[in-house]
Amino acid sequence: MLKAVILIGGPQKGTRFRPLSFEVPKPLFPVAGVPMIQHHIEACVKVPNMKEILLIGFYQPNEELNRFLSSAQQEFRVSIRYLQEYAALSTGGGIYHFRDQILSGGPEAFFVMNADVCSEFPLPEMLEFQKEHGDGRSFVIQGTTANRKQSLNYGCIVENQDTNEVLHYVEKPSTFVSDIINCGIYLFTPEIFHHIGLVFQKHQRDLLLEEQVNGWQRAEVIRLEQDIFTTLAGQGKLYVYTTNRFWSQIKSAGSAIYASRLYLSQYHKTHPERLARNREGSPVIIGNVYIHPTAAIDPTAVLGPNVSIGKGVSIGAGVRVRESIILHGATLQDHCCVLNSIVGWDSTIGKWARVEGTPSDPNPNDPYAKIDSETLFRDGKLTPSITILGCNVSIPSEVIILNSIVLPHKDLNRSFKNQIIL
Ligand SMILES: Nc1nc2c(ncn2[C@@H]2O[C@H](COP(=O)(O)OP(=O)(O)O[C@H]3O[C@H](CO)[C@@H](O)[C@H](O)[C@@H]3O)[C@@H](O)[C@H]2O)c(=O)[nH]1
Repeated sequence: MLKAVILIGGPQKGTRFRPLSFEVPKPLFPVAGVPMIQHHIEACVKVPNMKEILLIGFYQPNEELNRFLSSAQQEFRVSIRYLQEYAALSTGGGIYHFRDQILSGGPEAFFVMNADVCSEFPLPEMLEFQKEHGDGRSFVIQGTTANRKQSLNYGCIVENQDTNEVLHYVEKPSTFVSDIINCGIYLFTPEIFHHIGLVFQKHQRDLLLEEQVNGWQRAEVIRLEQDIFTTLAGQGKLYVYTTNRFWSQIKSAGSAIYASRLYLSQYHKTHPERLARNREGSPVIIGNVYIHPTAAIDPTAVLGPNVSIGKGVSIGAGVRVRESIILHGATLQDHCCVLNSIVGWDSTIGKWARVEGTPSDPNPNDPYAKIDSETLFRDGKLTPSITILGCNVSIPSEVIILNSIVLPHKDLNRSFKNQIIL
């Protein structure tokens, strides 16, 4: 049997996702209409023999997470549990700490996935690849090709091109190493814990020499990338399965809109029922659009492409929405226009107002370009990016909000351009 682990991190993570991550843990932020990690779960439950999915992170369990877990359990009829780390133990420390839970029931292999990636999750292909490489029980990293410049933001993999063995692994190198990058999706056998255990023991020995206080905790912080993959490379145990199917990181809010676009187009194959269609008496739909069944939308509104409308959203006459995510409870009054933006929970946009951002999509002329999860400021100035309205923001009628980030609960009274409104 098989299991899967999703590394969901914790509240100190996801800083580039603010102010949206103030309201909901980033792994539950809706992408193409469903929580980010539901896409991982949907891919896992399609794998035959998948017995359990474990979310590992250091969030305090809260109502939102519990609600998600129980509704996912019911919907997918597989055990889905949250295991909370007592502190941030990093990508290898968390799975090591909970190794007994992962190994209970005797899985022959298990997937580990970063929560903040969007992917087609070619999990059956990874299982097949594992059988055909090494001794059939090797560890597999999903890789993809990036351009030279962007590869430096990821784990970089040098492979033996004949055998696909990982010969060399460098996490976020400062100079070019390889254009094959780590997608943050792995297939391990229980033997991985032997290798993590060796690092744990080494950390303990090092700490004894240093006579540090709180050593137990420090020894348990283990990074899969720097501590494990770097050492395993070249030992005939670690292989890379390179895919050219869609994949992207979800770090910034801008990348959530891009990820939504990728998943919405995948819905044609996986969930056609989630895509809105043009019907008489319904709004005009252009391209791929998700509309929650409880949203109330005037038939004269025009939506799409790449729009996701959340629960209980209300959209008035003549409204235009493109390349945006509208979160639950928001109200878009008549004739307002929302482009390249995320509109927060329960926010209101007044009549004839225009809320617009600048997309940060990957360069369409470069087949290997990834989205740049850029920092907020460059040369002391806010970089033009998508506009984000935090929750419960109110935008008056007839104003323009351009390339701005509005923190929650703000009541604006005029137009703003390229600003963070605190
Ligand atoms: N449980 C747990 N999860 C964690 C912790 N720290 C990070 N994570 C989770 O682990 C994943 C990786 O997060 P980061 O440590 O921020 O790494 P990164 O910059 O995203 O880079 C990683 O992913 C890239 C692909 O997206 C890889 O290219 C890179 O090599 C690396 O694995 C995220 O899903 C994050 O939530 C932790 O202490 N505990």
